[in-house]
Amino acid sequence: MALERTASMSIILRLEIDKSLAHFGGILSSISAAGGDIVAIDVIKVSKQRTVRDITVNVYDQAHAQQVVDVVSRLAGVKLINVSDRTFLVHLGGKLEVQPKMPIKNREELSRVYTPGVARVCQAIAEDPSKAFSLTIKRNTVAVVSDGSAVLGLGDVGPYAAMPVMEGKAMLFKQLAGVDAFPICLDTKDTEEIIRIVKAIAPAFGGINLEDISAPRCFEIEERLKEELDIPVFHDDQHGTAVVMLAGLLNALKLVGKRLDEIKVVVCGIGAAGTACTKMLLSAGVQNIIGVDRDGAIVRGKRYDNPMWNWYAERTNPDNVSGSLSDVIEGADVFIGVSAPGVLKVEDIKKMARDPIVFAMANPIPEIDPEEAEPYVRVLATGRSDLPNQINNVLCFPGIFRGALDCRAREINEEMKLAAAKAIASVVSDEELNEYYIIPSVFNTKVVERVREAVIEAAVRTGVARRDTKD
Ligand SMILES: NC(=O)C1=CN([C@@H]2O[C@H](COP(=O)(O)OP(=O)(O)OC[C@H]3O[C@@H](n4cnc5c(N)ncnc54)[C@H](O)[C@@H]3O)[C@@H](O)[C@H]2O)C=CC1
Ligand SMILES: CC(=O)C(=O)O
Ligand SMILES: [Mg+2]
Repeated sequence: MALERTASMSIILRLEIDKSLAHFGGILSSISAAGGDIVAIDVIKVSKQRTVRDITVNVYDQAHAQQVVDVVSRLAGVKLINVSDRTFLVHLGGKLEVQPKMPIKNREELSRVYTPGVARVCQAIAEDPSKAFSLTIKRNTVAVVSDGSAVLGLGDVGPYAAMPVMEGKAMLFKQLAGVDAFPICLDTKDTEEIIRIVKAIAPAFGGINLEDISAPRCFEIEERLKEELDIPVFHDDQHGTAVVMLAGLLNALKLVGKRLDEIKVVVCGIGAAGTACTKMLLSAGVQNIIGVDRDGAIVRGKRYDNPMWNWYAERTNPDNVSGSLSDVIEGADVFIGVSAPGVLKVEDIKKMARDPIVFAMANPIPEIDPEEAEPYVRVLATGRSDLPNQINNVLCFPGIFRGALDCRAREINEEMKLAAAKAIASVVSDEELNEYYIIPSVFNTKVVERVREAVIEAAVRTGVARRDTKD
């Protein structure tokens, strides 16, 4: 399972070729010899003497792209006109637009959708605010809110740089679950200000998806908003990740024949995702969890500045073992990584119990190079779209919000999350289950369907649904 040349790093070389000096076949051979994977060739212009062609090449990374460019630039009779990066091309002008549901063709229609007709609808909502759900976009909208402080594994890149991720989340909400999501990146990291702003924009939304807000601020922001708003507030990096991690783990454990209550789990990176994964594991019945962050294992008897770590120390690490990741991973059945690239070494995996399960979920670069880890693990999963076993919160947030919006849930509670995890796991049948298929694909349409159903059932059972979906 090697990191491959994939479409996420793909360049288009526009070349002007002097036919008397260069052979096209030779150019292609040079690109291949430099390790470039040629996936498309387009003819742009042809004349007797010259041709202009676009060659699309998948490469490993930016440095490799430069090597391919250098090789082509040195070829006699070849002029490199332009190099474009396909990933940047799809981002030109952003990835979203707003589409009206109907055209406004004449004055009559104008006076219905806008003034004066709209005024009566405003009055109806003013008299009964719950009508906002039936007469505005609220019933199907989610705000994807970030302050840009923990974007993927890139860290604090700020609100402008966070936008492409939030736009991507909004695309996924719409494509996978029909939810209209709006990317909202805030130019503040002040907890109180974020809470105030989210509360102030809430009238337009049926749910709030907090995204890429760093720990520990994310905990207070989410808790307070949950208390103060009557629509679901869900910090995706915490709960979405935890739900999908549990789904993958339920299936991986079936393969290795181990039970949740007998395994030892090491969680690396006790930030937003790591804390939520731990809480989910605890509520699913795991008893032996050791959390590790930059300074080693989280232990009882030490006072941490991060209040969440004090909470964490009280509920995990039953033997109170201390030390580095390499120390505490001895005998572990499962490694859950939500920390940083390269944190886990092959030597660490060798110390794990039989049939190691490694979920290296840091994005965009996992805790260990999958190619290095593969010979030593039984089950390997990462957060990446370009490798098998993608443990990514995208398997959760579209379906969980679809269900919550459809039954007009007041909140997304623990039972709904657990139901979502089991629903995701159930999409992989026992016949299909194998080391490279513990978790369904993002494009498997059964995922949203099953998560939606399970979430609605759990919302009704726990009394947080405000609408009967059978109506
Ligand atoms: N696959 C998925 O669905 C998801 C993956 N992630 C990934 O997990 C990582 C963490 O995300 P968040 O929890 O949102 O960020 P966060 O900033 O809240 O937490 C990261 C934690 O990792 C710790 N850490 C950093 N370097 C470390 C090291 N060398 N050793 C041990 N601990 C280290 C930090 O101190 C911090 O406590 C990111 O790479 C993110 O992309 C997060 C959410 C979903
Ligand atoms: C997938 C995701 O939400 C993250 O890496 O932050
Ligand atoms: Mg995220």
